[in-house]
Amino acid sequence: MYVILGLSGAGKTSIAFELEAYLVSRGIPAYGLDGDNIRCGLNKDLSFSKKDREENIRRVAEVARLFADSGQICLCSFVSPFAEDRRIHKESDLPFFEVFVDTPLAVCEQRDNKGLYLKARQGIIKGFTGIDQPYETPEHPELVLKTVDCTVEQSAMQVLSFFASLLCPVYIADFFYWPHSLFVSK
Ligand SMILES: Nc1ncnc2c1ncn2[C@@H]1O[C@H](COP(=O)(O)OS(=O)(=O)O)[C@@H](OP(=O)(O)O)[C@H]1O
Ligand SMILES: Nc1ncnc2c1ncn2[C@@H]1O[C@H](COP(=O)(O)OP(=O)(O)O)[C@@H](O)[C@H]1O
Repeated sequence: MYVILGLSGAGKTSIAFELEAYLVSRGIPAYGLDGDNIRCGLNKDLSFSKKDREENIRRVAEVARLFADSGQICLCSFVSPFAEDRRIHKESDLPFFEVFVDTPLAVCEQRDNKGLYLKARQGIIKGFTGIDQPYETPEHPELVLKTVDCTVEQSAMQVLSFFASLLCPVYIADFFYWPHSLFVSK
């Protein structure tokens, strides 16, 4: 299971979807769970209070466990701003990797794809991460991605390189260059 963390606008969704498409196109089952799809359905009863964010991450960890149990790589992309909540993933018995998308707040705010930062600055949205709620930076992520001056594809490739480093060397070339390659972990 990969947990992709960062501020709104950091690039989590773009990177996770790029990864999912890459893996699936090579015959490796993968699925992205994202704030955007989970909060529209399963977690649509949850707000962005500290308590509800904790419940959001708890449910996501349970769903991710089911995906992993079915043999899929689960790519969970969530803001998940509180270190305490992120422990849920770490304490599960699944292979787990934390990827921190380390995009500065100023850049996220400039991107503002959904117009949410503007609304948060205007006080229309309360409790927005990075504006009037804290973001606790992950302390020991397996991977840190800097997305400034870097394409989505390049960022996704950094995760794939990390992923490939966990595989037997004999399969690495196959994984990167041959479609529908076999996947064998160490
Ligand atoms: N108050 C507040 N704070 C942060 N984000 C907010 C908020 N309100 C709405 N949104 C939108 O919800 C997306 C984050 O949902 P998450 O489930 O990832 O959040 S959390 O993990 O429960 O903190 C996040 O999506 P991304 O932009 O993809 O990160 C926002 O679009
Ligand atoms: N290297 C990169 N990685 C990810 N996103 C990037 C990168 N460079 C620019 N972007 C852009 O930043 C925006 C990030 O939006 P999104 O993926 O929705 O972020 P998040 O899911 O963290 O809110 C997209 O418009 C994306 O094209």
